[in-house]
Amino acid sequence: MVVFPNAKINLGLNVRYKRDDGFHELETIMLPVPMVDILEILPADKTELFESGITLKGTPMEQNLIYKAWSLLKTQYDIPAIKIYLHKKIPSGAGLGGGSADAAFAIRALNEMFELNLSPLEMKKKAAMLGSDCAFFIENEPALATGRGEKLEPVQVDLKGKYLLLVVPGLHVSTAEAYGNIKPHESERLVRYVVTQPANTWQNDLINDFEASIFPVYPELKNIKENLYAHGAFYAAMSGSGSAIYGLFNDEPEPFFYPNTRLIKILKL
Ligand SMILES: C[C@@](CO)(OP(=O)(O)O)[C@H](O)COP(=O)(O)OP(=O)(O)OC[C@H]1O[C@@H](n2ccc(N)nc2=O)[C@H](O)[C@@H]1O
Ligand SMILES: Nc1ncnc2c1ncn2[C@@H]1O[C@H](COP(=O)(O)OP(=O)(O)O)[C@@H](O)[C@H]1O
Repeated sequence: MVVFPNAKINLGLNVRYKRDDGFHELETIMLPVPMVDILEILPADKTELFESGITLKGTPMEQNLIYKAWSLLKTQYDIPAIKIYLHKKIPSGAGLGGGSADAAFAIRALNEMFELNLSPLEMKKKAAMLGSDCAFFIENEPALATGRGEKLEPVQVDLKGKYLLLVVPGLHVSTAEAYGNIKPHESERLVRYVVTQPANTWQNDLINDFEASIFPVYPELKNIKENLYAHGAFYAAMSGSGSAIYGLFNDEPEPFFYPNTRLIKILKL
């Protein structure tokens, strides 16, 4: 079976407090974006992973989230070994959730291929065991994410027809490191409320808390955000724990050039 796991961006992200289990309680909106990996899973005699596209340096098969998804289901269900063909197009370690999407789409594919009859709720629970972001990609609809990111409620965010300009710089920000440097706080501007307000208020009120700790360390990220505004974005921000920065535009933007970038892409939402 062939599936196309897509990326996400975060609209606003409030890191509220650190929990006793070490994770952080947060409030964010996650939005699917049309940038995809290509993943094929076939039944086989021996489990193997074949990769192409962007290389995942230093990630052996056993650490790949697709393999972990298969292993997790294998503990409970009598499923065969699989051949995994992954063509990676979503830059990893960019705050775009590519690895999490691969894991969730693998669960969905295995559920269908081997007729496991897992409900969406059961698949979300399994996905959340693999990563905080993974459950979102089971329904893959705009959602308000709370808890450690796995509690999801549908939200109405109408960005259809708008343009997303994505800049992925040549630096990798680890999610664990980003959480380690953040100062959690309760925000007065709830993300769920701000997105219901006119988009011209977002620039001041829709805040990704990671920017305050990451921009001083990597000033070029702030520079990219400012450049996106200078090019006419009605909103620009870092996605998740970075390092991808995106701008939202009413009209198709001019191609945007920035030195030392892994990827610059314009997508119609
Ligand atoms: C920041 C966000 C925002 O959507 O996305 P990315 O930027 O990674 O895409 C997510 O919270 C990332 O979720 P995900 O990448 O699935 O994280 P996990 O694998 O569960 O955890 C990686 C590490 O991040 C920290 N972590 C993660 C989630 C959370 N709510 N609190 C945390 O403190 C923990 O230190 C954990 O060891
Ligand atoms: N299928 C996969 N695709 C991408 N990254 C993966 C995958 N499996 C495991 N990983 C690991 O997950 C981390 C990046 O996860 P990803 O979701 O792409 O980034 P982010 O959390 O920044 O959005 C990397 O350390 C990578 O080694």
